[in-house]
Amino acid sequence: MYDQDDVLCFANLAFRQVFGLTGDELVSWTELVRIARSKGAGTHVQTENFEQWLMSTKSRRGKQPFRAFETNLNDGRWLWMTETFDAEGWSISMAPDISRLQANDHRLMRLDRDIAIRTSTTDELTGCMNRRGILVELGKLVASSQAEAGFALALLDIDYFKQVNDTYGHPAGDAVLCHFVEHLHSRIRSKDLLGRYGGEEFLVIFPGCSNLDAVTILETIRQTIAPISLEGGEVSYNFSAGITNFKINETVDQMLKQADRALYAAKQEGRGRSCITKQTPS
Ligand SMILES: Nc1nc2c(ncn2[C@@H]2O[C@H](COP(=O)(O)OP(=O)(O)OP(=O)(O)O)[C@@H](O)[C@H]2O)c(=O)[nH]1
Repeated sequence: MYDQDDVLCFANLAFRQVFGLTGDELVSWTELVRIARSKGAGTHVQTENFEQWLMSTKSRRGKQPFRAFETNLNDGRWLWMTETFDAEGWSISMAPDISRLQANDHRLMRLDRDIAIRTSTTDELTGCMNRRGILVELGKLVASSQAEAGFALALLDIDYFKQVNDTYGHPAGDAVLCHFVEHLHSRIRSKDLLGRYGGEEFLVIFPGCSNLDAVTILETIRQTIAPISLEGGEVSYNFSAGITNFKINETVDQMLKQADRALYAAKQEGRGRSCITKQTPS
């Protein structure tokens, strides 16, 4: 069982052994995965960039009230893992050992399918959701009753990004994009959703937030972006944002247009700021 901050507050001995915990440590989910990895225990993770995989997986965690999937461990065993989250963010995971139940071929096929689904919604460079992934999430929210509780949508665009590419090269530009995503993930709440909309543009969905709440969160994010060290020097960067709020009967396209208009206003007004959409017809 994990609390609302995703810190383990109870785990039986079998669970602890699977993840390489030795005592009664009450670690966060992220620390748990790191500990397991360092001991060659826990879930088998196939990735060249473990930290990015971890950030990406963490950003998806808890977004659905219930999830069930087969997962293989580094020691060759298979678990049937379920995750149940309540509205406050507390969760319970159950993971019976199913190693002896079915042939491995089927499992591997299903694992391949899960990996393919995840890959199709993940941005390869930064590890956050890609355009398809974030638009699916936005569509779900617009269509669901949760939308009635309200949410804000922000379209973020890194300012003068072309200059970074032109001055330091395209790989440096890529590093800035990854740096920005890491920073955003470290500052948004676990229920917020982040995806790369294209190029140097990102969408953030803030469930339960007004436009002004979103402005406040984004200003904190802006003020805490550290400069990034690149070959050739330290680079500081900033972003502009256009913010809109869901209105009943509004479509995804209408919301995106409103956010885009507000972003345009933020750029026109000098960049490095957030603008809230004006209620113009879309
Ligand atoms: N390194 C890198 N650059 C990218 C990527 N995708 C888009 N770009 C670059 O992003 C730049 C966007 O430039 P512009 O649209 O002119 O925007 P800008 O320079 O940020 O200017 P403003 O948005 O007006 O502040 C272009 O140079 C693209 O080549 C990427 O994946 N990696």
